[in-house]
Amino acid sequence: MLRPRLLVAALLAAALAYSLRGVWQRVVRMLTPGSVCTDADASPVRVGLLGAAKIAPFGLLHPASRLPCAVRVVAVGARDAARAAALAKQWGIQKHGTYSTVLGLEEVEAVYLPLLNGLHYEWAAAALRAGKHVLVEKPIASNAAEARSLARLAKSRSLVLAEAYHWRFHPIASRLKEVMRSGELGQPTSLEVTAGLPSPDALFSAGRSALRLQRPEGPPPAKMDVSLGGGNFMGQGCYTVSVARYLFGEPLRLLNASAVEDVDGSRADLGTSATLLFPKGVTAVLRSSALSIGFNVHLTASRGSLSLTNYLFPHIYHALSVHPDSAPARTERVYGDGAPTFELQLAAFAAAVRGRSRFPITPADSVENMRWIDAIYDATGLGKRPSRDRYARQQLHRLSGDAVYSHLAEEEAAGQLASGEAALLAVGRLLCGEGAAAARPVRLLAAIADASFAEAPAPPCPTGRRNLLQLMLHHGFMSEAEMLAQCRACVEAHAQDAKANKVNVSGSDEAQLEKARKILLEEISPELEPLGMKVAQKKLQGVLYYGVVNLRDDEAGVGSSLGKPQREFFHMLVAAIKASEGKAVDATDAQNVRLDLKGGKMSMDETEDCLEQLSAGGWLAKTEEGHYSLGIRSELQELYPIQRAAAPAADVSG
Ligand SMILES: NC(=O)C1=CN([C@@H]2O[C@H](COP(=O)(O)OP(=O)(O)OC[C@H]3O[C@@H](n4cnc5c(N)ncnc54)[C@H](OP(=O)(O)O)[C@@H]3O)[C@@H](O)[C@H]2O)C=CC1
Ligand SMILES: O=C1OC[C@@H](O)[C@H](O)[C@H]1O
Repeated sequence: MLRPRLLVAALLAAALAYSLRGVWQRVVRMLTPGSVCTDADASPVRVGLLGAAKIAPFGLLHPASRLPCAVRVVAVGARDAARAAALAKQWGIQKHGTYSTVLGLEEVEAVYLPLLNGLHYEWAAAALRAGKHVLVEKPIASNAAEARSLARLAKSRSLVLAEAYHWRFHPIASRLKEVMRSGELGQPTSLEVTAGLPSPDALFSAGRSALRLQRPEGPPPAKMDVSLGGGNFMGQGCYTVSVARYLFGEPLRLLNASAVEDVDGSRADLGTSATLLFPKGVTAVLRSSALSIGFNVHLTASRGSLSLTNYLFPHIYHALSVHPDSAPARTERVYGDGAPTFELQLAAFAAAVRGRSRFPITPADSVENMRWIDAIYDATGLGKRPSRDRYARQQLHRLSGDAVYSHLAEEEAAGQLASGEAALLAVGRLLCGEGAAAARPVRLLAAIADASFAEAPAPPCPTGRRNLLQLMLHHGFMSEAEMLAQCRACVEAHAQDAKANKVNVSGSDEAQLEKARKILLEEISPELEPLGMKVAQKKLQGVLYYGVVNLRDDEAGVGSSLGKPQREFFHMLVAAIKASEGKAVDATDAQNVRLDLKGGKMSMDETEDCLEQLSAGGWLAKTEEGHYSLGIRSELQELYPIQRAAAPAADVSG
């Protein structure tokens, strides 16, 4: 009885092993390093890795080891320097440190950027500004505005900006298009593209929702954190847009879109579907789900149909099934020499960096892809992924930098330098014009920055004090290495002006840094004092950072003049004002805030006094109708912690 069963099992196992041997061989090939480069004329692109990401071995490290004449990984940076060191040791990478360390290395020509989606913009921009070519994981940024800004930056510096839609590089992708265009299936009528691979977060969410469990307290998992560019359509759905656009070009419009939200109000989707309309009436249904399996394409045409199974990792396995109405169905497979998509992509990137060929996914293409992702998110009601607040604020700082300098120049010329609030109001007027707007410079600026920061050009090169300050405001905190890289890149770009520049690149790195440091601390910082600002230095994990911060410790200021319940009242009132629609609360609502105090009681009269005191001190502003909004000092209070937050908290010295 047992023997026939064993025999069947053995036969089945053998058949399975036989049918999977190709898969096995290709996986082994993907993970086996190539030999060393023996071509004496080869000039491998020296790549730095930004982030010890899970995808990094597949996206860069294994492929680079297969392409020793085209690519050499020379440095790795991670938030945690020890992690970078461990990865460097494991892969025999010479240099390691933070992201900024990598960007500051002259030998690094290009970076591979596999950080979380919401960090792509920041670090791709920093890399481009440091003069590095960039291969950035998909999707290129959090939204189209950021993508556009990166595209412009890359163009202005003649650098390669490549978005890693690796599936496009496999021969089955071009074969798919070729069959569609050959006419054998007639005119395409509709397309369906899916993207799905369960993630632990998604499985957890599904289980939690099925069992009606609450999500644990604390921030959402990173890939579901909208402020980090999270959501399933960002991670997986972006592929479906790229497939549809690859096959049909630009959509005419979005017909519909819907999403399943993870946690109510989270704006992160577990799955999304959308329909795009293309020319000639072709519709494309795109579906992404963190709970389904499969990256597949199904095309229906007037005289047949086709399906491609596993367009995303076709080097492992795939099947292109073609069903013409007038001929027998067939299945095609194109493995070439077994090269994985990632390897083909890296080779294409290296060729583009060396100027041998154009990377097929152009920055303009990336912007368009992102535009449709934005549109789909907007149509689902979840909204496109926001830019991280910090960057909008940085732009705000850049604009402020201009205004600060104009103000100082004007006042200086008139021989009367205003200081404190008066100076700030003057800056506000410069930025926002006369009238009520000028009394709310910070809020107005935030609105301006939110709307247009990605459109604004990068700050000019640090060829003088003013531009060095702008650069500082734009970047938030900058490490010394970043500062040096910026100075070097800019002065190289303006070599003819180098002699005239106050910040130039002559001399050793240390001498250049010393010069920039001196200008910042001895010239710029004192000039900012009338405005209540200064240039501060922060040392974090051995790296020295520079940034512009508030000179006055306003938090302590309000603390010393108010008692404990008054302080709590003030903070609660600020929160109520910020949460209100018109950013103002009426006198009754302001009084009612005292009823929720936890750390002490305040009578109505005490509350009235406190409101008076806060208004007189510039912490609150009282409108003619008797409503309370944020006063200038509170507005500033809103602004400056952001500068401090640009780098993790640490002691401020200098
Ligand atoms: N081409 C493909 O097939 C795939 C592409 N991807 C893409 O690659 C990118 C990375 O994905 P994956 O490797 O899965 O991501 P990881 O979860 O490994 O995170 C990537 C990096 O982001 C940083 N990071 C992680 N969490 C945080 C956080 N909470 N705050 C700040 N930084 C954080 C870490 O950098 P550090 O190491 O410095 O700490 C980490 O190494 C994404 O853009 C994704 O879309 C992902 C999977 C497959
Ligand atoms: O790029 C990707 O490809 C594979 C997916 O599982 C992953 O979530 C995604 O980021």
